[in-house]
Amino acid sequence: MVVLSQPALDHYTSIKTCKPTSVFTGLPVINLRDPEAKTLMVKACEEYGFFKLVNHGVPMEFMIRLETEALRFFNLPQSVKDKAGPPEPFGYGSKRIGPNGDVGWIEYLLLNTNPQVTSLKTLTIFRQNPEIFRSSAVNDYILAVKRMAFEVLDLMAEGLKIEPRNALSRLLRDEKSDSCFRLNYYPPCPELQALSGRNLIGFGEHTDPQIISVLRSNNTSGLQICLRDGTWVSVPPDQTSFFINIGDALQVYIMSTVF
Ligand SMILES: C=C1C[C@]23C[C@@]1(O)CC[C@H]2[C@@]12CC[C@H](O)[C@@](C)(C(=O)O1)[C@H]2[C@@H]3C(=O)O
Ligand SMILES: O=C(O)CCC(=O)C(=O)O
Repeated sequence: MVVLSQPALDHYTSIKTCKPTSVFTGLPVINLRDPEAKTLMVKACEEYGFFKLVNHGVPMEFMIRLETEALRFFNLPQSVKDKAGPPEPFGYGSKRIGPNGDVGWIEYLLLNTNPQVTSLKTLTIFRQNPEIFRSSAVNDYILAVKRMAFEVLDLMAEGLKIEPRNALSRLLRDEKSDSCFRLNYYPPCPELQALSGRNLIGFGEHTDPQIISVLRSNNTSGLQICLRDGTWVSVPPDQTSFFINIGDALQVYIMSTVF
């Protein structure tokens, strides 16, 4: 058993633990090829701002390859990973999330999805970890997920009667789009879990500012969403599907059309 010294524990006091939550069984599941998809998406967005997408067309092979390469990256020695950080805003980050002082039990890579937009940090990652990029795992995955996101955004625009039909997807297609790709890794923390009896919070409570976020995870639970009544519920993991989360920008639009 590893007993952590008090200074080591103090270091983590800013990382909060997580209360047990109930599993959400009412999550809308939408088939991208369903002729009713656009109507179902709008309904899901109004009710939950969140839905699971199946039959999405992103090859499972791309998802598995990305996961393998990502694990390879996060298992590199800390000193190697640190060369690709801290994020400014792109690059490798550990525990500190974003510019507002948020912390969590998380490591991540934040990249721009536009290959034209590169930062010094991104170039360092390319140089230090050629495996993750040489295999084209990241680029293949980003491209396939973007194609799927174009379809989702076109359907949402149709469902919301926004004209022209590509009004939302063209924001993502724009070569100056600030869309980003985030690879989150939640390292195990058995000693701290044993001490607190709870799981540590990885990526704490937040909303995403964008139009939509496309989430995918491995088969591990941990993702939670907040329902309209303020209750946090746990989303059962599904490694074959994507979860679509409505960002602040689209939520404001949807809410303005409802009320
Ligand atoms: C804690 C934070 C990280 C974040 C900015 C924020 O204050 C709240 C939203 C977070 C998020 C989630 C989606 C994207 O990954 C991201 C880049 C974004 O635009 O909003 C991150 C932000 C970040 O990592 O800086
Ligand atoms: O890693 C996750 O499952 C959630 C991450 C998240 O909420 C985000 O990146 O905005």
